Amino acid sequence: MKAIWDLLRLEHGIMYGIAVIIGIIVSSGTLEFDKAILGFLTAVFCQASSFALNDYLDYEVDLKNKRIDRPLVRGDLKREHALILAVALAPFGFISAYLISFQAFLFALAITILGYIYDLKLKELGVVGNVYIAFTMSAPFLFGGIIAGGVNVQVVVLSLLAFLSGLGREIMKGIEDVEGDALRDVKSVARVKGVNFAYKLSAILITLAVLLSPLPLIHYGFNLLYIVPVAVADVIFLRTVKSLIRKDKDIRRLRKETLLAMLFGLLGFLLGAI
Ligand SMILES: CC(C)=CCC/C(C)=C/CC/C(C)=C/CC/C(C)=C/COC[C@H](O)COP(=O)(O)O
Ligand SMILES: CC(C)=CCC/C(C)=C/CC/C(C)=C/CC/C(C)=C/COP(=O)(O)OP(=O)(O)O
Ligand SMILES: [Mg+2]
Repeated sequence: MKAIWDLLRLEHGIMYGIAVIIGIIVSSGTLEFDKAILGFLTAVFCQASSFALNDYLDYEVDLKNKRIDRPLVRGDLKREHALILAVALAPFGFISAYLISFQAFLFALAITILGYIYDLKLKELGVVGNVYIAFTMSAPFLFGGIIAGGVNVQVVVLSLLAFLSGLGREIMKGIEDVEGDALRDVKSVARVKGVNFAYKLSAILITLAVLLSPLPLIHYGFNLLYIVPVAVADVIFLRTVKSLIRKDKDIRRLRKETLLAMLFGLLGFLLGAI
């Protein structure tokens, strides 16, 4: 079960799903339970399919990068298992979206097909792939707005914070994968502009997200339910920025740190909205 969880990166799926629910609440002020569940399931199934295909295609690269966090590299699952799951899970996501609305279905279909294109090609384009992944982190908020019948400024602000911190994290991740990325000639910022530039750009983007994190208070008001969790997220992000400025080589720790920061960010976005 752990191998399947790791392959599908279901903790990411749950985060994507929570972001959809946040998008629904912030856009409409209410939460229709059935649409919320379907929106959550859409994000979980679609991201799981994309991540499974990613590991299937990244096998050689992950092996070279000694990515023992990936179940195929550990030998816990066979490559064909990843491909089967990638194909089998997507329809559940598309059907969930279709049951919400045709617009939701089109959105989920587009972002997931782009996910496949990322796995197959976009990833090799470096910063273009980074921008796409960062967009997928802002997308669930917008998807929630679409489910609620309209995306408002507040949802766009939350999605901007996710985009900036996500782009900084993706560029940071490229630093860790420089060696293996050579196999697919991934034109990551770290490989094209150099590791030092990638450290700096990643630090700037994450700092920008932190500096903009009070913006939602315009909508939430002075709400400690938002302020406290987001302040924790900001502190964690700033610790990461300090490590990036120091060119810390333990990117694996920084990946985990930033994911935790995003979790606290999601908690603040959710508690601030309810
Ligand atoms: C300033 C501030 C408070 C920002 C918080 C922004 C926020 C709430 C971000 C959450 C966005 C989100 C829905 C993330 C889902 C989880 C995630 C990181 C998805 C992207 O995964 C792609 C990544 O390349 C996977 O690699 P890894 O995480 O190393 O397994
Ligand atoms: C709101 C809706 C419908 C969906 C939002 C969330 C979705 C489905 C996103 C789909 C696309 C997605 C999750 C793409 C992620 C692609 C991916 C596997 C990125 C990580 O790959 P690598 O760049 O190889 O990084 P790793 O080294 O961690 O494998
Ligand atoms: Mg990968």
